[in-house]
Amino acid sequence: MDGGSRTNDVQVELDSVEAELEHLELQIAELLQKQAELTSRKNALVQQLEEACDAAQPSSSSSSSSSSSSKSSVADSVMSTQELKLYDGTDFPWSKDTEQHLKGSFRLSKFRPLQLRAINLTMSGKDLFLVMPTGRGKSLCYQLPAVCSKGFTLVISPLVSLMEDQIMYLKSINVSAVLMNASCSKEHTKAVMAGMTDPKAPFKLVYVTPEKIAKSKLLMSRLEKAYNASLLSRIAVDEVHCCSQWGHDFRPDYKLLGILKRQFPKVPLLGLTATATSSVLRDCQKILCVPQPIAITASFNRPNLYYEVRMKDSDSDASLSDIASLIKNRYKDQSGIVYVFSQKDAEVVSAELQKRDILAYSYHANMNPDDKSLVHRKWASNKIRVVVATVAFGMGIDKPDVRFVIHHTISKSIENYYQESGRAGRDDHPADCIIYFGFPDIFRISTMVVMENVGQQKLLQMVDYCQNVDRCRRSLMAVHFDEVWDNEGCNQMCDTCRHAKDYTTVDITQHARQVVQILELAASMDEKLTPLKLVDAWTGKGPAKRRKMIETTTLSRPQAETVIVQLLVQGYLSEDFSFTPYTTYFYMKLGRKACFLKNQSHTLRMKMRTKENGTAKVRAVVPPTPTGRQADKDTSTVKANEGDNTFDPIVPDNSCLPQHKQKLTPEHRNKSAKRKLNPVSQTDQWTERWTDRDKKLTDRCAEEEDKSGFIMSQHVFEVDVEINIMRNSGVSDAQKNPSHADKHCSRNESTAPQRVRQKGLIDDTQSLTVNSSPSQISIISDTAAEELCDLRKYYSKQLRRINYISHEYLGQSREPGVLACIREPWRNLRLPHRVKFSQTAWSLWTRVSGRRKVGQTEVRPVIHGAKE
Ligand SMILES: Nc1ncnc2c1ncn2[C@@H]1O[C@H](COP(=O)(O)OP(=O)(O)OP(=O)(O)O)[C@@H](O)[C@H]1O
Repeated sequence: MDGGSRTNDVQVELDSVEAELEHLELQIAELLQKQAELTSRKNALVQQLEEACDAAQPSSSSSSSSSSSSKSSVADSVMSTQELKLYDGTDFPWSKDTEQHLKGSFRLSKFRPLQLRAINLTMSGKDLFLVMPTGRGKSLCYQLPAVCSKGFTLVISPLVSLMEDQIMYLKSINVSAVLMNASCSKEHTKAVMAGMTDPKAPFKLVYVTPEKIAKSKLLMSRLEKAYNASLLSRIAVDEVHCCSQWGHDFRPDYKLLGILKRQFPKVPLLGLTATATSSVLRDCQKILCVPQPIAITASFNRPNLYYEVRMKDSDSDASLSDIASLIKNRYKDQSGIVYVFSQKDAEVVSAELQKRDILAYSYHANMNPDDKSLVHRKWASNKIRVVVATVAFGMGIDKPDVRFVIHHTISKSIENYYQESGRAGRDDHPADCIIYFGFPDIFRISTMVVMENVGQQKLLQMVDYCQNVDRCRRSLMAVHFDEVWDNEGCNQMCDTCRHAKDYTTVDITQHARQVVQILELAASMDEKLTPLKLVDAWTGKGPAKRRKMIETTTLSRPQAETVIVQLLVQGYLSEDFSFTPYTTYFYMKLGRKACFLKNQSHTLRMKMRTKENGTAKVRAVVPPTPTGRQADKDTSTVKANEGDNTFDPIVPDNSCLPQHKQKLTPEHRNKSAKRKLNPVSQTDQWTERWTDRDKKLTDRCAEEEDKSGFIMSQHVFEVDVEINIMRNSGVSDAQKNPSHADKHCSRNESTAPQRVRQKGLIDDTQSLTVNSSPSQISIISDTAAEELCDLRKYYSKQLRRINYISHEYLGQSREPGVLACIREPWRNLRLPHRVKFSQTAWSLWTRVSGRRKVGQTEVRPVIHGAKE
């Protein structure tokens, strides 16, 4: 064995070991995920058991508070469920006072689930993390204790607008609160600082930004004095997830808040958030230096919210019309929010909705504060119905009767989505949360979050939420927040539960292989494909040269996109970013699992919609909305479109999939023709479609093969084909005028769109001459000329690169001719499936020459430097 082949063998073995290792790693990852799910399920079951036991025993002080909807993760180590339940009682020293203020000051009749427990815990001096869905009333859990305690509560909040809203509200109920930020006057700041150490201070709550804590030594010294005088009664950290960079809204200044607990260890700290996983909470615990916090997590389920994902039409006008139709019909005269991706989108979408007679205003961070506040106020007072907003319209939006939150573009994470959609239905009445899920949007957002630590990961989770029709939407969300939910709990309040029958499991293995092959081919040509180009290529929309080199799909574009998204989410594809000084590009590359598709036994399945519920199409099948309203008027549109949108299942039968081009026997052809006559099942229709397509391909090949006499290899490689068409000027003319004959097939004469014109100009008997090699002329039919022009177009782009590179390497001018001179750089080129370059060039040449109507002496192309 020589050294070269030994190295090869080692390389092959190394590849195989690496692939196996990767496979194992994936299996381990999958097992770990399974373990996490089971642990989570186990905890839920243990809790159910405990509760069942509790119910069987006489309870000491449990109240009516809905403990069933709570769990404690950090709390497990500190307090048992039974102990926690003790805090649902109303027999604490402060209970009378809190009850009085609840009704008197806050004008509320009763506590919502877990509010009382949280209030009792913080009043008992415990450190507490309260994770409660947005709009469930977290603020009351520190505002009420503040009113019932001596001294004041320090509230750290991330946004000034949020603080202002709270202070306005507190003022309206006669609870005095102040805020301190950089824009406050000196006098105001001085008065607040002085009040902090005054036992008769005129305020119960002091709101500050985390920056203020980090930067103001004066504030820290006043807080210290207040602490020593026992006047700092509590510290509330709102949006506590901002501490953790694993949270969705990390803020660097939150990282410095650990100083508070270090300096004021006896003051109970209350961290509040609507969205934090247990890992985020653990991180917050460390950052805030809270030794043993109790965490109470209310159920994330918002039973009154209906979740739906709609496929976004690639035609932006159509998706806007769909949104407009919803607002005008289903949500007529109701209040809602349309979330968009960017400030520009906010302007554009609001203008488009206005054009469709909807009173919609935009809202984004770049507006001046007065305009923002005007829009907010008008919307809050129902003077305008719809706000088209970026995420700037978020925290602190507390309008109870928001009946719909529509996402014109997906959110960048599930946490974000949960929070944004959570603005709906705060009054506990039914409300809808609808996402328009668009393929290009994924990549717009992706390039935006590329710099964030876990931005891509979170975005893919969001994409998975939209793409996944396997599970109830709220249970997907619940799992994300470490909560276990089964589909029954949904009560058909999401589209996947409601339309379970419209989904079918399909095998996408062969489709995945096609996509992988396209990317491999692109990589072998040192080309990168954006997601849109990938879909174009796969659906046969790309340049002709690519179309001819790949297996295109007959899937509709939305179906093709769905498969690609699935491959991305599952790790068969992954993202590849490229940065320029001006922009970031997103490309697709093979993912870690792509190699598994080489294994013939590997299969890949997914659940897909059998009907696409894109623009204005779902209404026909939507039962009454959660608000009890019937389907709106766009049902007619639906019916008209329904037939077009049936999603045929994808069949795993390999025999039906596009095959390598083969000669078709008469039996095959007959069989195929016969099948056409018989009624076919849905599966057969799909099969038929593939077979039809396959037949067309193979028939065409067979024709060519009949002429050329052998089966053409599918592995063609670009070589230069210079086609020079001359209108029947005759062989001698061309020979007389070689410069004219050498002219490249110009656009006017070569590209597909010109075919018709050519046909019109040239009669059937007319022939064209083609300069078949630098010294040869052939006469060919116009159809063959078209084919050649097509072929030329097919190869020309890549050829330019080849010529460019060979030019660079060899420093020689390009020689016009049928086949370009491809020399040294290509000698060692690895072609797919070890096909030699010369073979593929020869195949091409045979194809070209097979088209000749009147051939001259057959001339084998000169392929310089190519090894046979
Ligand atoms: N016990 C209660 N009964 C009725 N309404 C309540 C109760 N507690 C709070 N609310 C109301 O619920 C609404 C939302 O409260 P709050 O702003 O505290 O929610 P939140 O959980 O802090 O939401 P976000 O995460 O969006 O800030 C407010 O209008 C509040 O008055």
